Amino acid sequence: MNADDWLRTLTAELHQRRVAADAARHVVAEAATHLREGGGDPWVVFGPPQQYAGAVVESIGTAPGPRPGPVRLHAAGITKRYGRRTVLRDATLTVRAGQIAAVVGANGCGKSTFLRICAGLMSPDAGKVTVSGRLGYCPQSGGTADFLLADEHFVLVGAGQGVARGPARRAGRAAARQLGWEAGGDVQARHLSGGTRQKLNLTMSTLSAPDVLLLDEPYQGFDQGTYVNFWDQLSRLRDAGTAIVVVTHLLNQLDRVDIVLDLTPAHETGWHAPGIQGGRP
Ligand SMILES: Nc1ncnc2c1ncn2[C@@H]1O[C@H](COP(=O)(O)OP(=O)(O)OP(=O)(O)O)[C@@H](O)[C@H]1O
Repeated sequence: MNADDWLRTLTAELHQRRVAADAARHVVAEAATHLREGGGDPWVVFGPPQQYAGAVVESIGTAPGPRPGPVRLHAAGITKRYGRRTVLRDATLTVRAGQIAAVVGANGCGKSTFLRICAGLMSPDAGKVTVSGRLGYCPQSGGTADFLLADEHFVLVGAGQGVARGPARRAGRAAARQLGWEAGGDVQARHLSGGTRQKLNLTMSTLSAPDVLLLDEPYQGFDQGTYVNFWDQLSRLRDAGTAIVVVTHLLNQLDRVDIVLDLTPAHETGWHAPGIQGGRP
């Protein structure tokens, strides 16, 4: 990890620990100056960025986070069978405004199926999903139209919300920029890289300012910088009151979420999944 990566990770860690934005900027700028002037490996000078962020929190404290709001998504007792095989059994999840829930579990345990049911794209065999407010959904892949430009995707999403072409384009480009992508080019979606197509997918799912945002491993193909931007964007959306459900395999990010739903069947884990565990305090 070079100095830039170390500083980027420190920034993300401070944000995640809810250090006030001004104070975090100040801490990162100080560390950058120190490294620039004094040289040296940041891991030797400051230690791991996570540990340094922890020390910062101990000395200056954190900004009070917004309280979770009303329930936005309630999936109760979801059971789903494909033929004779039961993929989901009695899965339950409640997510409030201002919370991030991670859906985790082994390959094939039904994470995408659960999300599609939450999105209303598939019916469960038992159980019920209640969504309060506007819904955004980002599938694991697909979702873009090969022959359209990014701007044309934004205009289409805008049209569905009654937003005029110009504002829709501007909103799309601004959201894409948060992922480090300048989206206004004249490249059709089929010619975008896999990671960039996923940025387009993700951008479209957030464009309607959804109250509930469902993301099915949306970061596939993202480079490290975009990946950090992605989790920062989720934190911002959460702080703005969005209820977020994200399917993820990356357990190292679980301390960035409020709720964990593990869909691994109980006989494979030795404990009674699905369960909801508190992640972030
Ligand atoms: N339409 C379908 N018909 C029959 N079986 C299906 C269908 N869709 C998914 N499955 C099967 O159901 C199981 C759960 O699939 P799902 O994609 O929901 O799992 P997942 O946890 O998201 O997997 P991964 O971690 O690999 O993305 C898998 O064994 C899959 O093969």
